[in-house]
Amino acid sequence: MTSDSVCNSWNLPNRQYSSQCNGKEVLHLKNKVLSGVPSFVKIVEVGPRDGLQNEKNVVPTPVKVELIRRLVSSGLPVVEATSFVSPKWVPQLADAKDVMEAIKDVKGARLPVLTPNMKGFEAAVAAGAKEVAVFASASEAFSKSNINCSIEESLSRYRDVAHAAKKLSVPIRGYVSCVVGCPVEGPVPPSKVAYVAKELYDMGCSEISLGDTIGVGTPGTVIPMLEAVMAVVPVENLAVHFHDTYGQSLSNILASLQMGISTLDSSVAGLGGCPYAKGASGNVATEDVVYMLNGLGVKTNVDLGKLMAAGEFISKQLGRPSGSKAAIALSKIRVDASKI
Ligand SMILES: CC(C)(COP(=O)([O-])OP(=O)([O-])OC[C@H]1O[C@@H](n2cnc3c(N)ncnc32)[C@H](O)[C@@H]1OP(=O)([O-])[O-])[C@@H](O)C(=O)NCCC(=O)NCCSC(=O)C[C@@](C)(O)CC(=O)[O-]
Repeated sequence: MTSDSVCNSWNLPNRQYSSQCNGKEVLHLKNKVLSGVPSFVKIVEVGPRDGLQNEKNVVPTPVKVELIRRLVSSGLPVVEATSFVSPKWVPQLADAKDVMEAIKDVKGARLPVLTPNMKGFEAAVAAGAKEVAVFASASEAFSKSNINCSIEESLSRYRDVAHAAKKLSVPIRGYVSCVVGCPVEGPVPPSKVAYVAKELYDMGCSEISLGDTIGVGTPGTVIPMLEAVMAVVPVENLAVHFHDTYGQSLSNILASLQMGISTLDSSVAGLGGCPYAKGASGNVATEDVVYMLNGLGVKTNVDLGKLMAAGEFISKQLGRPSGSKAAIALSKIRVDASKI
């Protein structure tokens, strides 16, 4: 099979599907099933932060910087650059200040950073961060193991951060971790997720990212969770963040899109995992997300070829194959990704 025929038969569904499957009825059904799916999706690339934070061997700062540059040049609108957390807790990101210094001249994307408290916020702003994110949990046990405080204590800290951010007109994102399950507590009730999401929204977080930190969700659990959150936070202020431990991320993303979510977090080459969530695998791979969105005819402005090159770069540096199925498949059959 030539690369052209691969593109034509697999990746241009609007054109091929209708002619191969006898047109109108199929298109009608497709439009019905996909009616809620937005026409444009914003991808928040979390590879340089969530992706690398779990790496045992310290990734040299210039490699992190080169990764960020490549991701930005692929057209990704938001690239989470690093974390201003305690270096004792996450040694991999101890070079946050140096990373920020080295990407000062990067234009064309927003480059937010994680801040767990006022100390992190002040350091981030001093290092030139223009946007920050705070991260709470819907599970008490995970909150304790990840940030060493209760959910309420974390919300109180984040109110201070949100207040300071507002004063400086720094946009702030709020994460909720363990939105489906917790490594210690097990299933997490949707009402708990909705509570934390609303608290973050009310304190001024303009975007709330709902994280299935350990990747246990299926559409069967994700849909009720989203329903509960969407009752208290507008859907346009929500993002979803899936780890792919059980291979459910793309189905969860499709369900989320059908419910009107238009911001997706993902990580190039499927890098990732949380140091405080044992057994959790990487985030859904950005290449796989872009491949699916291209197939659905949803715009992202991301150049899949450049994105794949960024994924190849970091996988080579880490000395292991990419965690993106699309990237592996496309590189094997040498499809020109710019045509997809
Ligand atoms: C929150 C703390 C700091 C509490 O940690 P603590 O030990 O309770 O903090 P503390 O206030 O007692 O301070 C202890 C030491 O840390 C220092 N410190 C205190 N704050 C900072 C700071 N901001 N930057 C640099 N240093 C800091 C502080 O100065 C002190 O230094 P010492 O006096 O011992 O030399 C710690 O638990 C921490 O840094 N946790 C971060 C863990 C983390 O990054 N986890 C992964 C990210 S979250 C995630 O992965 C989920 C998400 C977002 O991706 C979504 C999903 O997947 O679901």
